[in-house]
Amino acid sequence: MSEQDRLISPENRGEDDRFDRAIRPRTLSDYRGQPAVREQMEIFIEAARKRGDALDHTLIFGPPGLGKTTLANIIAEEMGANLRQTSGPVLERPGDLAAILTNLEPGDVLFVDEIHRLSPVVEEVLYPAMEDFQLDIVIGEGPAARSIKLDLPPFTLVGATTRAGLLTSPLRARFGIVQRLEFYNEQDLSFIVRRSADILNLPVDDAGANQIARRSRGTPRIANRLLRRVRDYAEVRADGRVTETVAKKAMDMLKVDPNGFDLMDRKLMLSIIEKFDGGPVGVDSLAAAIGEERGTIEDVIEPFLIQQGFMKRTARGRMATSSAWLHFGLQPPGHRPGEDLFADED
Ligand SMILES: Nc1ncnc2c1ncn2[C@@H]1O[C@H](COP(=O)(O)OP(=O)(O)OP(=O)(O)O)[C@@H](O)[C@H]1O
Ligand SMILES: [Mg+2]
Repeated sequence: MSEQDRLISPENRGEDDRFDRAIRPRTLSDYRGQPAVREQMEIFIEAARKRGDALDHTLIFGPPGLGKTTLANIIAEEMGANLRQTSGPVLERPGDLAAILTNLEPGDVLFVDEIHRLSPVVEEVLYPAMEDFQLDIVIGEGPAARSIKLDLPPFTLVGATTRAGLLTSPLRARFGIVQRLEFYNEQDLSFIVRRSADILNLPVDDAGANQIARRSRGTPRIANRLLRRVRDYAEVRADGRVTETVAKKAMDMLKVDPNGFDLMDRKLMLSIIEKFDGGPVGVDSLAAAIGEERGTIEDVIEPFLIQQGFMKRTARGRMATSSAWLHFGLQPPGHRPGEDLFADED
């Protein structure tokens, strides 16, 4: 993939870190969009605080770059609690988790990113910890092995995942709060762009911010990343101000798709259209055709395309909608007026 194609990939990249820290919202009131999530979390957090309890364990899921890590940080901040951070793949052995759990203070928030990647033996340790604030662990091996039980302070586990479908049901059942993040609308993305620009002291007018918002694939991480690139362009090729014209020119130069589609989006849609006559095609065949994992298609690529109405999941497989054909300047197939192409959608 070329640099330009990766520009709008929603995946996290290390180079964004410094910038990220400056602009990442720290309080619920700065957390834009996600109205249902925000309203619920406001209530749950306030109630827990009033009672002096730890917040219930919270699972946050949604595609990359929509604000899971941000929300986990905000929960800790709003609860006035410490945030301890780890991730599924980092916790290799039960002892790794035990070491973290035994160091928690009352009310702490333990953030486990990529929680779907916990190993089964580590997950076993988590069950009693979440349910009864008890650590149940075997120490040592062979004849010297002994099992110990320890009380843990009340804490809040915040788990994040892009793959809610991969969570085991016993783990899922132990979360009292489950929040699903949605793609952001243009208005909220535009607000996020203007807020980030303010923090960076970058003059951006409304029309310029709207242009960036429109091409951000519904994703704040992408909006902020595009803003940085447009800033470079504005500083070198214009007077430093991001207007509609400057934003458009910058993003055209960067070959950012007017719909915010990235290389994988285009590859997926074109593959359905060109290799499978528009579908329906099973997700496994599609994965083989574009050389991606099935999980990546399901959790990273297709949610946005489906939400935008470019792709449909039907009982017989994935289909490109007529919007997708038209997006590539192609004529949708055998479509007589009044005929419903997608009648057997599930
Ligand atoms: N609701 C929001 N309001 C404003 N900015 C946001 C919001 N959500 C996310 N952002 C911005 O988008 C960036 C990416 O968000 P974040 O890192 O929380 O995504 P994520 O869901 O954890 O992604 P990943 O799945 O890759 O870990 C953040 O640095 C933050 O600046
Ligand atoms: Mg994250």
